[in-house]
Amino acid sequence: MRKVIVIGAGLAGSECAWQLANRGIEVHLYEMRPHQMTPAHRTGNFAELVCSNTFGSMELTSGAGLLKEELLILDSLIIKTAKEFYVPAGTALAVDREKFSQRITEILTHHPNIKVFYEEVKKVPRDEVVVIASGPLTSQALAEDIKELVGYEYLYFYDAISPIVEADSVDFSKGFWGSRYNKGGEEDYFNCTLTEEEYRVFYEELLKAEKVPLKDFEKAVYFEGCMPIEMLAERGYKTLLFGPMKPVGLIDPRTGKEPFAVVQLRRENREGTLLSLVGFQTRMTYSEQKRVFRLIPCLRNAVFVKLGSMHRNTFIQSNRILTPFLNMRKYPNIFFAGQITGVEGYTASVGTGLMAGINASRLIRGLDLVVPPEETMLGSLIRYITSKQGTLQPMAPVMGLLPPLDQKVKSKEEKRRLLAERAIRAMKAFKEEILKE
Ligand SMILES: Cc1cc2nc3c(=O)[nH]c(=O)nc-3n(C[C@H](O)[C@H](O)[C@H](O)COP(=O)(O)OP(=O)(O)OC[C@H]3O[C@@H](n4cnc5c(N)ncnc54)[C@H](O)[C@@H]3O)c2cc1C
Repeated sequence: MRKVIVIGAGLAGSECAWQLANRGIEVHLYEMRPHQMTPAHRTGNFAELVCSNTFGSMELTSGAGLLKEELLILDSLIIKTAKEFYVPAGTALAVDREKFSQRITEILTHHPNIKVFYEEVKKVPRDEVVVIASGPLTSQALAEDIKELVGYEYLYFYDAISPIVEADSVDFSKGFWGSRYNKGGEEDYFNCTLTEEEYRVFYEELLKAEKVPLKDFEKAVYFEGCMPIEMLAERGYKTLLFGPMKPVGLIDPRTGKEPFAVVQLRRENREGTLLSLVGFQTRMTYSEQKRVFRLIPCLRNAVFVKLGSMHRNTFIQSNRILTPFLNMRKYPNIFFAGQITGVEGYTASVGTGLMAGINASRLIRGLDLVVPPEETMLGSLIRYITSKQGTLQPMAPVMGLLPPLDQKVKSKEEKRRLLAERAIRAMKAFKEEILKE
């Protein structure tokens, strides 16, 4: 029996260790807490929930809800246990965080195939089967080594997320498609135009909007390229017009002139169902973002699948480094799982932990590695992080990642229901397939 080293007993590492151990693989699980704490964890328990005590919606028609259902089909320890320690929270899966993580710790420390080592890993063994699940707050020494492993330029320490909207909700009559100076495809960017008066109102509200304060461990020196838009705005009335809102090289075919200001939207997925606001990373609170961004005429009725944020977050450019099986292209024996892969949130971290566990066990048993079908939320999220073009910013499980249905469906609710049903069928078939081996 060959062993797998799992680094980090957080949400991803705990799920991964259990999936491996239940497949008869010996697991060496390394956790640095409680000897060395992260800036967010409070206990030495495994799978500690660092902030909110909810795994998000349980509704099948939401991305997080669908993902949870898929993870239950794949026999997820974390989601099963979360359901055991459920506390009422409407449609969300909230848990008693103490009891939940104590129970996970008990199960893993008593598992006959798991040996726990309470120590910090400073170097990733290159010649063992390893799963790196050390999370967004990976210790500094390990982060240095990961930098060497993946290449200096592919490990990021902050995420600077711009909001993403559903393409269906954009008013395309209030702008035009086209790239700056016509360099690039005709439909690479949609340019939302603003008149001088619209820009002035937007600018003033942006300055007034409430912002999320930085936590001590998040105090950051931002690169010029990923500065929050409100910080740029604070530099002066015109700064944004020379930055993310600059109109130069963009001729509006409706007027034959450059608009006063633009906000560019770019496709987030191949199908073009999701569009991101280019260069609009922000620390405004979520409710303020909706209010202020809806002042942009083409976004008046925008449905935001993701709002902007800026956090301390250690994550790799999985799209450059990993295969869809979550192992490295360069070192197939080294897997990554959890938030460090560029997924976002508790449930998505569990999902990648689960798949890294299944695949590390398959590697040891000489089986082909697998990824769930793209019709599933887990499959489409993993494909997104491992194949996105350009820079990867963390992605949560959202319905817009799923490939469109074959038929046209008008009602949004009905569309989501059909997408969820299709995903569940595909995940059940996938499970049957991998159980045969
Ligand atoms: C401050 C903060 C708040 C967040 N709040 C939420 C939220 O409310 N809801 C949500 O869905 N997501 C939240 N997230 C995002 C994310 O989903 C969680 O951080 C989640 O815990 C990620 O799971 P993980 O397994 O990848 O990492 P973690 O759960 O952090 O697990 C990583 C583990 O690795 C250990 N470790 C690190 N370095 C080493 C080392 N060198 N050797 C050994 N062990 C090591 C850590 O101690 C930790 O136990 C938050 C993130 C942060 C940073």
